[in-house]
Amino acid sequence: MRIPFLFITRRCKAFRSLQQSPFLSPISAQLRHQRIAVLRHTSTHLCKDEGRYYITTPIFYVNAAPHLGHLYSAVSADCLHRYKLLKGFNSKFATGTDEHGLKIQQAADAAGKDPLTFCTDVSERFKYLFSSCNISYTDFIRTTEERHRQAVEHFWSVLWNKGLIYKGSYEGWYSTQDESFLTPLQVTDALDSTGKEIKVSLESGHKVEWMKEENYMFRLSAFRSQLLDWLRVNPRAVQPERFYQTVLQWLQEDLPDLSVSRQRNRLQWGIPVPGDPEQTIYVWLDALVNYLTVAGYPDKHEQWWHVAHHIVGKDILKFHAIYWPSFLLGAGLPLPQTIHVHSHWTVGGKKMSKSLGNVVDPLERSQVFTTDGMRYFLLRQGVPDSDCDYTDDKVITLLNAELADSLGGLLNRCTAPALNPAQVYPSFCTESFPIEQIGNKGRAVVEDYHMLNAMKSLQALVEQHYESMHVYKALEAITACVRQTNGFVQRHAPWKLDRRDSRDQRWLDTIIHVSLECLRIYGTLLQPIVPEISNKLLSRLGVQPGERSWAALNFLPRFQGMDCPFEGRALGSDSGLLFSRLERPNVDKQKAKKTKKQQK
Ligand SMILES: Nc1ncnc2c1ncn2[C@@H]1O[C@H](COP(=O)(O)OP(=O)(O)OP(=O)(O)O)[C@@H](O)[C@H]1O
Repeated sequence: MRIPFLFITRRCKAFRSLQQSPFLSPISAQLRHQRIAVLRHTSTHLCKDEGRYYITTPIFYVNAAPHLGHLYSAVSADCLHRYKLLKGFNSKFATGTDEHGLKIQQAADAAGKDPLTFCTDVSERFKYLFSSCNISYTDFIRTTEERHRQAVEHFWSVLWNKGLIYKGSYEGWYSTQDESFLTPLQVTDALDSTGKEIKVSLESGHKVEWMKEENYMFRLSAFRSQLLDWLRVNPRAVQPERFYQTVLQWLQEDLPDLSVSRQRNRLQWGIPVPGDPEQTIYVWLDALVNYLTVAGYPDKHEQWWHVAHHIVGKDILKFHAIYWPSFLLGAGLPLPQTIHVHSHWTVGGKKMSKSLGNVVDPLERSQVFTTDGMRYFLLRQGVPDSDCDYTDDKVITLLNAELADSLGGLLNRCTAPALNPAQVYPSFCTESFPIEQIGNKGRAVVEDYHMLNAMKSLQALVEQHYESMHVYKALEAITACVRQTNGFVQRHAPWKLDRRDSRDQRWLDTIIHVSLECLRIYGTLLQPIVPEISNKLLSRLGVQPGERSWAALNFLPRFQGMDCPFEGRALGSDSGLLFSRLERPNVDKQKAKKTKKQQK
């Protein structure tokens, strides 16, 4: 059980304040009771948590092949899942494909395939990409599966039986591209490619059409105050903060009831409304329930559902932070613990998207830059709070500097036979590196003590950033430490020491021991991000699989007067460079030409 005490205290305080809160005064006693029950439910489950953790990516719409943005969502979730496993959690990680809706129906028609064959083909491409990129999901769901249809039908019936769905008529704007209903304020004028005047969604820029049809409506408008309570009591329910504020802002605006079905004659590719075959369930209601399906809904979901954490792109925030919690509240189910939101990868400033076609093929790029190279780049450069523009050049510069030169160079230096002829994890000498720098007894200098201090706080820092999904900050901290370790080696130039002098030999061993300890920590901390590189690094150091968990981190025990299990142990075999430098095809060719000319 690893819930920080402070966190629980804060929740319990939030409870009390909700019970006494003045903003609750206008609501009915029944509603107050219901709200508190929902929040209490979340909290008691938290207290009973048995180390389970459930992570989801969005399920990806199969109207076209996956692009780099999809891989980014998957890699972010995979990183969190691997981190939780290292911490000893029983982590479940679900991803999959969203396969119903008008867009799919149209894309299948255009490809001349029946919808299921079309979906299977594209779904397989997502699966193949994810397995190629070491996305270690534990469950891949397709919304065309039978288990999902049963979950959706059950969920619908619960809402229907509670009177939260009613037959009505929807008239308003609809974007097929976004499968989303819009209010007049969310729509603006634009010109299409032929110069014709059209209406588009302000948010996505996609074309919208006026739609009028009879269908089923969900009483979304009834949930505004419950959503506000949830957000106020759980200020970290939507992260980062700027997206939390966005959701609060939306809740100040109009929140009309939501159409949750389409007429069957317009949309055949979807789950029919139970008891009314003339209507098809709205693709978003269908899709969102996938998180419950994987958890075992309707019979066996409790163990997993109360520890659910969603990872989503900002484009689908409203569906996850307004519609989904409202559906769940309506069905009497706990709300997700966290919705981690990330921003977009852009190309030339425009969102990379299937419909725009401005996509980067993640499979092809990871063949060029390696799988771990791509994972490292996405998590190092991707900032959840803001968009990031993709270029190959950025990838090459970053990977060469941080993986090839800095980390790879450090490993190379410290394991090279010239410096480490015995190929062992050498001994640490406390006289050379005493616990305190007293007079000029030892050989270590003040910068070396600074480095050890930075190393000591690294684990907690990385942990904090993994937890909040600011992985780029974790990598920033690790990179800064790698730089310091390289500085340590450079400063003491062990290659200049005289091995015949026993004092020098002890100091040389100590330099290598400390550097290998730093490398062991980097290798362990980096496992969620670059599993293959970490494995290579730790294997080279002779660190066994059972010695790679979070609990085994324990940096430089010899400095604290404890035994080091690695001291004196043989290094693992050398399997080549940790990461080979990447060539910049055009730039490097031009440079080579210039140098040749100059040489002539
Ligand atoms: N450019 C992007 N950057 C980061 N993540 C993205 C990007 N595009 C899609 N995603 C991720 O994939 C999820 C689903 O995206 P979706 O399948 O709608 O892709 P899309 O390319 O935006 O498709 P379309 O153009 O058809 O709307 C997003 O919520 C997000 O998690």
